[in-house]
Amino acid sequence: MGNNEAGLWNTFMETGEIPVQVDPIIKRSWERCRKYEVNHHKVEKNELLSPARLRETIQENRQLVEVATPIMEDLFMCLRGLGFMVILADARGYLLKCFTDDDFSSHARKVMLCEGANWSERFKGTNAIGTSLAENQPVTVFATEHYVRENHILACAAVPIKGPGGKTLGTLDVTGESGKGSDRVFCMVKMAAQNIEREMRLLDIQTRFNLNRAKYEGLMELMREGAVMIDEDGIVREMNQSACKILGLKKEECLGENIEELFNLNNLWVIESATSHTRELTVSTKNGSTLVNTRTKRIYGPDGSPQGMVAIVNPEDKSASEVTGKKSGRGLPERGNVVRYTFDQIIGQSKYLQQVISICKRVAKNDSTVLLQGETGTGKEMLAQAIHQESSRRNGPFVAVNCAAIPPELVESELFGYEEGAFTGARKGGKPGKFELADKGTIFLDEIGDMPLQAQVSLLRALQEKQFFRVGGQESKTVDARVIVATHRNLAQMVEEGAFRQDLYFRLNVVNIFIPPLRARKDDIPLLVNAFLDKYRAKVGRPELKLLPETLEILQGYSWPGNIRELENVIEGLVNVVEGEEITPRDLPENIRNRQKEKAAAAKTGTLQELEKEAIKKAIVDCGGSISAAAARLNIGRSTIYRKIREYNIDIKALIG
Ligand SMILES: Nc1ncnc2c1ncn2[C@@H]1O[C@H](COP(=O)(O)OP(=O)(O)OP(=O)(O)O)[C@@H](O)[C@H]1O
Repeated sequence: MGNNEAGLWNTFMETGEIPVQVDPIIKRSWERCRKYEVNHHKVEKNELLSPARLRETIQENRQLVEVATPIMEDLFMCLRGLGFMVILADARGYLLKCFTDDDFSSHARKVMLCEGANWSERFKGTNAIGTSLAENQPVTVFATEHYVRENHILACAAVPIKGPGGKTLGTLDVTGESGKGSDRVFCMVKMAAQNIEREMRLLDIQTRFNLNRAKYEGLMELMREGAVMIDEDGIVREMNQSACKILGLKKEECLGENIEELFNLNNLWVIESATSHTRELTVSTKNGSTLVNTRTKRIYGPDGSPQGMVAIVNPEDKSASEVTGKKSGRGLPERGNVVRYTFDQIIGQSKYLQQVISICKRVAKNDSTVLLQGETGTGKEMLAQAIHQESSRRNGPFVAVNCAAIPPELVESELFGYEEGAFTGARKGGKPGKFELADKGTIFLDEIGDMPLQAQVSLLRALQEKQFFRVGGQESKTVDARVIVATHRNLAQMVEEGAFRQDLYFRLNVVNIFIPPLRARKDDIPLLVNAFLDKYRAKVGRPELKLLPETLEILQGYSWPGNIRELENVIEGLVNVVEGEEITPRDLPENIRNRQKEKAAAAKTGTLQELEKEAIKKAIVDCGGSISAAAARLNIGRSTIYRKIREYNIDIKALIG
């Protein structure tokens, strides 16, 4: 305590005048203490909590104490042996936690610096704890700067601790014998207080995050509808119990899995900017297929970047099983897939399509194997279903298998089933394959061109001998199933290249039907556009929405690499997105609007395949290498884009450097 400072305190006490040399913070505090009529010679009344009240007060400030304690311990370790005390007080000035150096404990006792004591200015006059809380800022109080003489033996520094919302929760203080305080100690207190604040913020974020999570999990569970949340890579991040029930899977089987692989889906990302999107989907899981109605909504982060999608899933009520007249308890056929299409639902008046339909109707009358060839989205599965519906097997199952979606090592067990113990993970009691499930009905082998060669051998044997063995089985099985296969590939060329077995090709090529791409039957486009407009206008309740003739003209000029599926998706997107009453050319997706450029490019590059390859390359580059985004931009499914990448030998790494 310097004489000078002592002189300032004496002057104030004797004259009531505060000398100008007194630090403004201390000056304001002295004025407050005078107003509170604090006795400046000694503390008249110490306020001390009972042990029970102290425990309650600590409980009320539990989070602050829990976060601060380890940081205070560290600070105390740094100051150990130097005669200091590290103190945490609450916002009212009650000391909640103290770490005291042995050398200082007798001083502390003298002035009642202990847990439970109140060090606000009203009780103790000017001091770092009370004054930092009153001023709401870091404060040092040395020796005679203390208002009460008995505290002149102290030097202290305190820094208020603010909670995440900015409210002062308490103060962190270091007190020593007068003459001990230094700037370095003050700095250390400030840093420790900042650490406490940072930890409190993190804890708050964590708590709010957990709360939000619990809130939305609670909401999701309350919903009768199924809800699934996926991230931008299509990974399932959340789903509710209703969704599990509808989709026939357990939550733990889905979380962390890719939705397209899980449910054998395509084209989930067709709309980049739509606020919401409604569609019917057939979801196929290891437990079978279900037709569902989905409403999806893209979700965006604070910076506007897409973060994933939420899907609301409902079982489809007007199931196509009504068409077949065959229902199980849930309104779905007992085995096999939902059959939705008959020839009546196939839209198109073009000569080509009419020829295709008339051949299909004829072959429906007999049991011959049918090979449907055509680009993706041309309606191969639709025709296969229509053939089944027109045939005498219409009351039997229709079992669709996407050969490209099954891992090569599982193709045989999927098609022919397996016996218990056939391999690790094999189900108890074994499992029937798709052929067995298709007994008395039709089996539709889609993407047959993607079937692994090994499986081709087994398929050929089954077709020739009309019997097969389950994997790991000894007993041969005979089934009565009509076989329809489809591919977007040129099988004859694949045979030439050795990629497809010639004997199987001959076996399948009994009735070979080629479905022309949409660009080869442009006269069907207006009919299809109108039909899809009707469907989606009704769905979203916008009967007034019209498509301008100039928009239709552009749609007719586009090459539709994704064919009818792409056209349907585009119309659905427009109905959902367009705000006014008219769909103008400007509303069309960029790739369609730029058909002039496309035409020019086609003229330059020659074939449509080359054009398609270039379009895929450009989309991948434009989307920074994200295949999902590129597929969405091109309005094609992810499996389609991957297939085309393989087909055209596109080197993604080379593209994006
Ligand atoms: N002529 C048509 N009239 C009405 N809708 C059609 C027609 N052709 C196809 N579609 C619709 O287009 C979509 C794609 O048809 P489908 O799945 O049968 O094509 P695909 O050739 O089997 O495709 P992929 O090879 O990609 O499996 C379906 O939603 C189907 O309803």
